[in-house]
Amino acid sequence: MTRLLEGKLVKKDKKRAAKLKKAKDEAKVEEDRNRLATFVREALDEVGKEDFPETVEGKEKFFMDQVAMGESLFAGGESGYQSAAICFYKALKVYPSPVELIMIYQKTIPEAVFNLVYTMMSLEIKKRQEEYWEIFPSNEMNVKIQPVEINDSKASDDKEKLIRRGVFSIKDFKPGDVIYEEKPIVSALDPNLEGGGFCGYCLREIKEKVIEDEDDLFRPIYCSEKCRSTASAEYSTILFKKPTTSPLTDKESRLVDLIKGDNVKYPLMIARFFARMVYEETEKVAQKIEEEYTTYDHVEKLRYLELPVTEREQREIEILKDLLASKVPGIEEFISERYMMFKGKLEYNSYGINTAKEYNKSINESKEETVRNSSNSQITGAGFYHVTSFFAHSCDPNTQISFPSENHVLSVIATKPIKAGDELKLSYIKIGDYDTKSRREELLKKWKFLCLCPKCAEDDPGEDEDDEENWVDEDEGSSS
Ligand SMILES: C[S@@+](CC[C@H](N)C(=O)[O-])C[C@H]1O[C@@H](n2cnc3c(N)ncnc32)[C@H](O)[C@@H]1O
Repeated sequence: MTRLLEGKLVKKDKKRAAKLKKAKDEAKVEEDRNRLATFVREALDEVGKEDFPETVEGKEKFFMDQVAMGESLFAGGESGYQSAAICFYKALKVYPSPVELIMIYQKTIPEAVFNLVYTMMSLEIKKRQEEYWEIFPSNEMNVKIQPVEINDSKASDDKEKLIRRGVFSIKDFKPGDVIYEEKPIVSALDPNLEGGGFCGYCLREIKEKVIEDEDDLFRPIYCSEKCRSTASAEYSTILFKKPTTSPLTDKESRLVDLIKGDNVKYPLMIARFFARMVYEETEKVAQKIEEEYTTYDHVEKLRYLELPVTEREQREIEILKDLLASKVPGIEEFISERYMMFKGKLEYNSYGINTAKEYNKSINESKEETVRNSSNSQITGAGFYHVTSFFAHSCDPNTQISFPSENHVLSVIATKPIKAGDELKLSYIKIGDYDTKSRREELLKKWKFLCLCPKCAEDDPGEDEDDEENWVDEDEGSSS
């Protein structure tokens, strides 16, 4: 009996000791984690204050010095690992292709030092992503973009909760007020309208004087000299201008044939989008623009539906690669890797635009709803917008989009009283007298989500908001 009792006590002691050890180990892990976080934060602050060389020679020398110093520091043993990591991190800041250098580091420096450099780099990227939402959208847009938790009862813990981003007003508005106006990142006419009655840049209907661009193989027409020169700078010189030095017309014509032959505007929008990014980068260098974020940073943050790569897309990718590789060295890989992502984002987040005067007149007279869909038969073209891309849908929306200047400039108009802090929503589909089931079916078919706006929730409570297929959320890091 006593032996049994002793045995039980020993077992209890052992359990207690194991528990104590586990708690100590966990505290040590936590302490190490905190120490690492403090080191990384302080190191990033220190590096952030430093002025880095700007000339090529200066950068080369700085790079060599930092790498040499890092190597001698880690060679001295563990006590030099943190200082070594800072040197390698600084070297990374001036190296032209940091991702390549990280791969070299992984093979050449001690694992513990590499992990420190890697953590610093990851934290900096995260910080940069968060800071983006402080400066975008700019104050005059009257809105903020904020995360909204999707009410998903299937998610078992907090980490699995889905986040979408929504647009929130920062001011009060009354019905009829214009909340903001914005120009698209890119827009395109329906290809069968190109060169016939509508401006190739701003999509305005042209009734009188037309400006042609003989050098552009796509043969667009423009409503003004300004539209012609902007289109030329932003994308058409890169994509379609007849080159004076080498006759590359074959490559350009293949893209024109693809777009006009199949009457599809998305390859053109994507081509313009790639060209626009090249233009932005070139401008940044030429004008010494300090702007930290580019359109690419912005688009990265949008969610999209992953599309299957069919023969059509393969053809689009090949044609675009073939054309742009001759003009922008090194762009081929970028196009191969990102084309489907851009296609998914552009198709999913664009808006249909109708600039035909007759159409706008009838809309104003009948007060017909404007919808988000960019592929119905009544549109002149489509546009992809910075802020408006983030709007969520509601079957009882508080805003509406319109194109009051009868061109691609989009206005967001309040249709209900709005208070600062309210989420702004518009309708992706025509609501009319359709019942909840039909509205949900249409949204599910076209947009792949089950609507849980208050109007739907009221009619049919108890549904999960998340019923989406193939979603890719960039910030969750699960994209291509
Ligand atoms: C065109 S995207 C809009 C951009 C998106 N809010 C983001 O975070 O990038 C549409 C997606 O927003 C979410 N969404 C918008 N309106 C919704 C609604 N009424 N009910 C549920 N989800 C909605 C869904 O995830 C949908 O697939």
